[in-house]
Amino acid sequence: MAILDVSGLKVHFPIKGGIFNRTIGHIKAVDDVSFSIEQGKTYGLVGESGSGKSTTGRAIVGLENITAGKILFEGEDITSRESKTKDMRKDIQMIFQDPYSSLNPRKRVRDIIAEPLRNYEKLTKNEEKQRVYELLELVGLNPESIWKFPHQFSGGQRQRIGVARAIALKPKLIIADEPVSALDVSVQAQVLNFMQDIQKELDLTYLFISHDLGVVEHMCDEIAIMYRGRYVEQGTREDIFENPQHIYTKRLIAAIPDINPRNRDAQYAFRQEVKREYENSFDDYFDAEGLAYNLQNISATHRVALPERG
Ligand SMILES: Nc1ncnc2c1ncn2[C@@H]1O[C@H](COP(=O)(O)OP(=O)(O)OP(=O)(O)O)[C@@H](O)[C@H]1O
Repeated sequence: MAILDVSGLKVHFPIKGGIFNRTIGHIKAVDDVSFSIEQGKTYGLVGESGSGKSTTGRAIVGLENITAGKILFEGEDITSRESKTKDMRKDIQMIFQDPYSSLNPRKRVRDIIAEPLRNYEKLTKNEEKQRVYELLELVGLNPESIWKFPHQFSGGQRQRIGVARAIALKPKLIIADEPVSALDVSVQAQVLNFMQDIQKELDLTYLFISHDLGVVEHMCDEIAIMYRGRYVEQGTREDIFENPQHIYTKRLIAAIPDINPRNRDAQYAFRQEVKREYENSFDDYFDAEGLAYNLQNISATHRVALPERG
């Protein structure tokens, strides 16, 4: 069953201008996006900076006002902020890119992790401390961490603290917005693997937001590529990586560095070919405003933004 079902989501921000500071236009940060995520799966949203990925995630947790569309969580309508009950707010948590800026530097780990518990559950001091110890163990940090401050940890450890806080209330869905982008490449894989372990252990569903297709390939069952607020392509990991259809998707894939030096020549050739196709056939893939067309089904799992035939 789909745990999250988003249909026709639009988030438009007004652009103010003139001496009366009137609305003179809109930034269509998210413009008609639909998708659903199955329980226990990881769904990836990919795109370059400004494509609308974060705004989509923020709209789902209620951090942005929605211009149009509908969001169902476990079949219940949570579109408006008011319709999100206290339980639903517990069930959907967010992990951010930079754990350092999202963790209060003046608070000890104990208080950082306990904060959501204090907001939602009435625990005694002892029960609370016990829960914090359990959470630290779950994310692989030692018990002494409880008394430390965020600056006493490495980037990867800080992201573990961020995860401990996000899972404190036993959520069902986690929206992870660029969770490893601020980390060294060597630490990224550790954090990603650990997120997968936690997912299995707690039966979590992830909405995984990233500009990095390599990271998304490692993590996601289904993937959507966004460009200027719209979907360009959506499919299973195999659809996207084995059979990309949209020129924009192909460009992103061609740009992934290949670590195997033996493939370098082949990759260079592929990149050149995609570049040529991009320059020669841009108009086949984008409308007069340079935006992606509506999605067409090309298989039961694969949708691509192409002009309608006929
Ligand atoms: N509060 C806001 N007011 C006005 N415009 C906004 C606001 N938030 C986001 N935008 C604009 O909406 C567009 C989409 O932004 P968004 O942050 O969702 O993109 P993104 O794909 O997540 O990029 P990044 O990875 O850089 O965060 C951008 O043009 C951005 O400038």
